[in-house]
Amino acid sequence: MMTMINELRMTGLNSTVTNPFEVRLGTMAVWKKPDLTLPLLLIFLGSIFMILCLRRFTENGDGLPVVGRAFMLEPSFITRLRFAFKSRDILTDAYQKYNGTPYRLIRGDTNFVVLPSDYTTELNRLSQEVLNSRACHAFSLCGHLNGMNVVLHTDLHVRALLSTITPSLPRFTGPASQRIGESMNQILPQDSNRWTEVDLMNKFAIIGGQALALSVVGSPLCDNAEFMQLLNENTEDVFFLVFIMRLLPRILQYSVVWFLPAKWRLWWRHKRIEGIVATEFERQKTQPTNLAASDGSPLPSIFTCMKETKKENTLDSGVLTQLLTAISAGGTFSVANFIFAFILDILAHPHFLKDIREEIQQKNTQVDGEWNFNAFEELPRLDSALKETSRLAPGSLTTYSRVVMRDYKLSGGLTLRKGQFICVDSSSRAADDEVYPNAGHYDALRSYNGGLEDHLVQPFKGVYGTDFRWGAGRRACPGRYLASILMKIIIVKLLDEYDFEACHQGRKESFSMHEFSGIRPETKVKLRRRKVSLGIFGV
Ligand code: HEM
Repeated sequence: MMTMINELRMTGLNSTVTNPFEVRLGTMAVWKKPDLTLPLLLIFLGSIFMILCLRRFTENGDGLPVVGRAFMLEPSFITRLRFAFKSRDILTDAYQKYNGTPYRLIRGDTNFVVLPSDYTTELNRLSQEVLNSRACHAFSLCGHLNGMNVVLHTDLHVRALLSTITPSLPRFTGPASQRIGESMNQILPQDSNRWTEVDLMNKFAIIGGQALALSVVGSPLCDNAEFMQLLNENTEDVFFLVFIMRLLPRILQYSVVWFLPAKWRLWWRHKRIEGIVATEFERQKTQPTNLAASDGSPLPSIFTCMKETKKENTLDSGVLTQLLTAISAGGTFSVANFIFAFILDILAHPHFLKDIREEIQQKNTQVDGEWNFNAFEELPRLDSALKETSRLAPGSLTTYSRVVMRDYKLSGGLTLRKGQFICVDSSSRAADDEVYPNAGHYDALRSYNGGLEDHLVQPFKGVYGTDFRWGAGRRACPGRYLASILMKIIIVKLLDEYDFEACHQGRKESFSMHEFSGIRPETKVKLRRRKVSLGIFGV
């Protein structure tokens, strides 16, 4: 027995001995430092769990109903995935349940207080210092990964669009329609005897991108084929990163993004675009140029505004490049998606196509083929159809997205807290039968027949009350006038020069992911050049 105990003392194998007497002896005999790793780990995890619970219990201090999470302690990544793939259902259900009262939408990446649309009348009076739109767009578009964060540094583009580009739009009509015509001839099938299946999203992105480039980067950059291709490819990668990376927790995004070729392509392209922009800046210091409008005077662009704004000249060319690419990415994607949605809507309802073509024909006779800015603007049936597409196929399910920068108490009593995100569920509102009778039904002439006078004073390009196609308030889309006229020129030319045939019926082609919605890029449509057309060009 003593020999056994001595052996145990020496080897420390007491824990393997099964006789309790031997174990007691062994324990007394050898003091082994206890292993605290597991208890410490458990305490650590427990504390994190407690903090999480505490945060979850206190996050809803204002007592708003919570939407988007299945149960209080649901892990954020599950909530995030649910919102990514079920956003439309989540928002529709919540709209029906809480219509008229605010609720808290848990997206998994952050929480939004979703406000009923009539709150915006009061909120529109607040400045960017209280409600910030750009901080919210940068967050939702993963600006930290794809350069969209540049909008946090400057609002030069917003000022340039509203105060320089918009007033000059009548002078853009001629040059823009010339460019649109050229790119259509180059990239759309010209055969008038047979149908060709085409992936129109890609084509519209090129046509829309070419048209936008005139006012974003101006001449001669807009005619630089390499530069334009870089901008176009950039748009695809920017949005690819947004859609994919939003599925992951932010903490992982910073590292995982580098495993995606799209990130490397963006990085490399940015360097190349920056090189071209810097060279052009230098060149324009000595040789100012810009494409002349039909009246002979040079056209402004966001690029020239950058050059002329003394303060912004202190920004380095990297930031300026980022800004140009961010505007073209946002603008091109929205314009291409919208035109495609319009074509699919009109294809599914061909009797409206007849009405709109008739209107174009009449306008052509009236202006004697001289399509100036006003001619494109005075097409009330087309304008009404554009409103209907934007109602049923918005690019974003929610709009009026803002970050609260200072606590603000709404007149109804709810306090918006600093750091909170807010938005309006504009897509559910657009599908509400009480707001738009028979809302699920597409009626291209809804506005036209529903009160022509109101329709004429509140055209598609405008922001009115709680109609959210361009958002609302002082931070509504600053590119709306530009987008509206360019899309009208493109659509008028498309309807005049091409026939379309759907490959699918209905809206099977649309998708929604996160808060974004649109036409599936792979959707194909058959297209054939018309044998007889008016050949419309702006002047
Ligand atoms: C069919 C085309 C377009 C649609 C439907 C559209 C729609 C919108 C919407 C709904 C917003 C959010 C407004 C809000 O929250 O109140 C927005 C913001 C914005 N849009 Fe557009 N947009 C389009 C085209 C364009 C184009 C072509 C440009 C520029 C060239 C542009 C530039 C911007 C900018 C810079 C903002 C952010 C404004 C800010 O918060 O500072 N958009 N757009």
